[in-house]
Amino acid sequence: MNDIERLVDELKRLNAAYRNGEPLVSDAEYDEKVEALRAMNPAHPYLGAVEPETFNGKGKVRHPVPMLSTEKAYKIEDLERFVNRVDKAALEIGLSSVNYQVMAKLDGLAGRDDGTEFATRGNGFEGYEISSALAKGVIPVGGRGKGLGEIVMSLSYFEENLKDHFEHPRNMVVGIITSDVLNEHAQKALEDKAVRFVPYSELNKWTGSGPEMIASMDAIREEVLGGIDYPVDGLVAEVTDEALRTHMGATSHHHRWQIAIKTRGESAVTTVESVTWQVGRTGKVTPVMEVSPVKVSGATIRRVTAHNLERLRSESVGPGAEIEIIRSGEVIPKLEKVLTPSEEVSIPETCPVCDAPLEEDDKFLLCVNPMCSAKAEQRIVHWFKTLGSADWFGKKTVQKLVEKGYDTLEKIYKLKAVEFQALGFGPVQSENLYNALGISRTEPVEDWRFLAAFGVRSLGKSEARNLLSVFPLTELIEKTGDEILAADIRGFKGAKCENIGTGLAVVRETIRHMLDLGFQLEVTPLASEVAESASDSPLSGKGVVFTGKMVRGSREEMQEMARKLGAVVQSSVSGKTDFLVCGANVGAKKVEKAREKGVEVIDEDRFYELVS
Ligand SMILES: NC(=O)c1ccc[n+]([C@@H]2O[C@H](COP(=O)([O-])OP(=O)(O)OC[C@H]3O[C@@H](n4cnc5c(N)ncnc54)[C@H](O)[C@@H]3O)[C@@H](O)[C@H]2O)c1
Ligand SMILES: [Zn+2]
Repeated sequence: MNDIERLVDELKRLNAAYRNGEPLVSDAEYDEKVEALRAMNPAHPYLGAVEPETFNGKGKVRHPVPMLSTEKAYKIEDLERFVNRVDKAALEIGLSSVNYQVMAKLDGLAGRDDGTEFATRGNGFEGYEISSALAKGVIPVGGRGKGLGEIVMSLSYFEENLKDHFEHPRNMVVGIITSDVLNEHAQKALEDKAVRFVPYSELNKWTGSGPEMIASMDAIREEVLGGIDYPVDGLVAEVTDEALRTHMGATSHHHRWQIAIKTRGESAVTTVESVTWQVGRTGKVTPVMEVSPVKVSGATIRRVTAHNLERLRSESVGPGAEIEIIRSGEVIPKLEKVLTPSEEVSIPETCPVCDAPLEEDDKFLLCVNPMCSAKAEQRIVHWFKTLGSADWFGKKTVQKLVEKGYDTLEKIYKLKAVEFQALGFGPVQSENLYNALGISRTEPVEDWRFLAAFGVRSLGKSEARNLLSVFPLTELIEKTGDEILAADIRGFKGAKCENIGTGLAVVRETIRHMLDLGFQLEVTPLASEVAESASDSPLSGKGVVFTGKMVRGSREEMQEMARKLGAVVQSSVSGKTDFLVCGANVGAKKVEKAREKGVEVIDEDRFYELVS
């Protein structure tokens, strides 16, 4: 692959992520790469088409007129060249003076509303039908049928309610439009009428000549962006004369009579007042600088995220440091430069959420405590991995669920196949996910594995096993660290008991909830009961599997009996199985397989004989 192909590949990947509301890089970074491609090959087809969006599970509609992208001016010279081109075209049709209008370039999801059809841009020619968005509560500003516009979220609403949960309102808007199941934040934003379709025709506009526009760009910016409460990534300037528009026409990428005016972002100098630390869903602990309030492109900035720990340390960013911040279309401003370093830089040693000791990756601080409430994702992955259902609920899947607000087992276990589909999973995968949840509940599972799956610190599989041979599960989860310590169990000392006690308290309700869902638990026999009766039983220390429909009593009762006699009740036949107890309707194949492994196959009657 050559450099150009590699770059285009990367752009395609970044674009797909961005269109799905999950950008991997900042817009400025993406734009830089686009300009790099333009420098290498200005005629590259990637630059000549609208960057496409792909939304699964939505109907497609053809646009009567293609919905295009915009040409971009980064410098005033780019704008001057545009005005010159327009002037030339005007002369060709005998127009002596050209009038322009300038308005905000809204940073949301482009849409077209003709009064009946409501559609996204899609690939420019064909978009996705999203009338469902209006039913969900997206407000059409100025009413229906106003043509092209942008679906956006109120910026003040976002900053007040959502800034700590989501990186950019645009990502939330995409999520709201594309998924049928909404997380609580999205639901609330819709109820609060914060998500709106703003037709471009409704925007506040400056009008004037080309030279005026060039001469007073700053004042124009103030005028049209001043009162706006939506995320903006520049301005749009366009010719107003219909005849000139028609004469100039369009490329496959943009209208020749329209241009976006982008700025590298406004910067400001401020002072760091304090540094606070936030824990992300993967346990990454990032510093947030609380700064003296400062106005940057119309917004008052009070907090700046510093993503890199090393930078904080090497450039000494702490209270008192003077820094330059930049805000380029992004809602959340970035640290650009350290002008005066701080005297004191303190890096925390324990997690600000759970207080566990932090570890340091090469660039980041990490909370590795799986119980840390900030780490829903890791906890859910651990659950499915420990239960053995990780084939379905792998990292990617869980990440997607958590991002859409399904961040607890309680919420995930409620999902039906259609709901998985609405979250963006394919129909087959959705069916599989739903079935996998069912299987995890109905397949027998050892209680110690079930307990270990909650990921309580210091409570792995072997600890769970040991503890459950002393306390039954329902009793154990009520215990404090001190009570566990007091039971004087070998290997359970101070810190371990404390971790287990605190951890259990955190997940107690979740454990109860999962128990209520009816998991098929194979109960670990209590050491006391085993000791009493097991020594001379024929089942003592033997591996026993029950299969088929039991006629004389319930399977659970039989398992309980076997355990009391010292048997190890297993869920399936393995090399360690001694007896396979068959109820009704057991396939000949299963029996044959067990026999091949040297397992003694017995029926219910024989089982009762053995235990009597
Ligand atoms: N961060 C990333 O990874 C990433 C990836 C891809 C694209 N992007 C960003 O997306 C943008 C390019 O994509 P694009 O082609 O969708 O947008 P564009 O910047 O080329 O502009 C065209 C779009 O502007 C919108 N618009 C907003 N206000 C408007 C107004 N008043 N009048 C007319 N149009 C208006 C319309 O949706 C139109 O489709 C760039 O800003 C780029 O940084 C970012
Ligand atoms: Zn933590």
